[in-house]
Amino acid sequence: MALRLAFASDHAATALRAALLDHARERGHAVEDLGPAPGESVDYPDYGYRLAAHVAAGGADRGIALCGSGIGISIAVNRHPAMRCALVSEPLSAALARAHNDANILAMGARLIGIELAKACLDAFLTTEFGGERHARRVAKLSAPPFAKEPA
Ligand SMILES: O=C(CO)[C@H](O)[C@H](O)[C@H](O)COP(=O)(O)O
Repeated sequence: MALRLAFASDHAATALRAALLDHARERGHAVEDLGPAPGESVDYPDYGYRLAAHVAAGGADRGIALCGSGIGISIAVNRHPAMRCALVSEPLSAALARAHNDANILAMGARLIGIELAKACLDAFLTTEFGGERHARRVAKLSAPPFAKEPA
């Protein structure tokens, strides 16, 4: 199924972002590049928040978040209550993030993963459906953490 995908990174991952944009486009998906342009040093929270807000607003079906390790930008994306961002380095985790966690953002670390492996992770993320059933109960709990409630 063709999806609407949004991509964002920091400066450490502009080359990987470009390669994955091309790869997703070749697979027939509609792609949107949220930046940054190559060459400028930027802060991953700014681009993680931009991506999270864009997906949460319905601007894309799923997002791809990239930085040097993938750690910083995945933390930033997951600060948004509607985001379930999974940081992966191999395709099985990318598939499980969809099947069990209904992840809506895939994160990877450009300084840690090769382009071909990153493409395989992206393919797994884009072709795996959420399993529902018991996983739906658990994913619903992610939207209502008890410590987020006001004290009685
Ligand atoms: O957020 C990160 C680590 O958790 C990313 O790897 C960043 O890309 C990295 O921190 C950027 O580092 P740089 O020395 O400014 O290139």
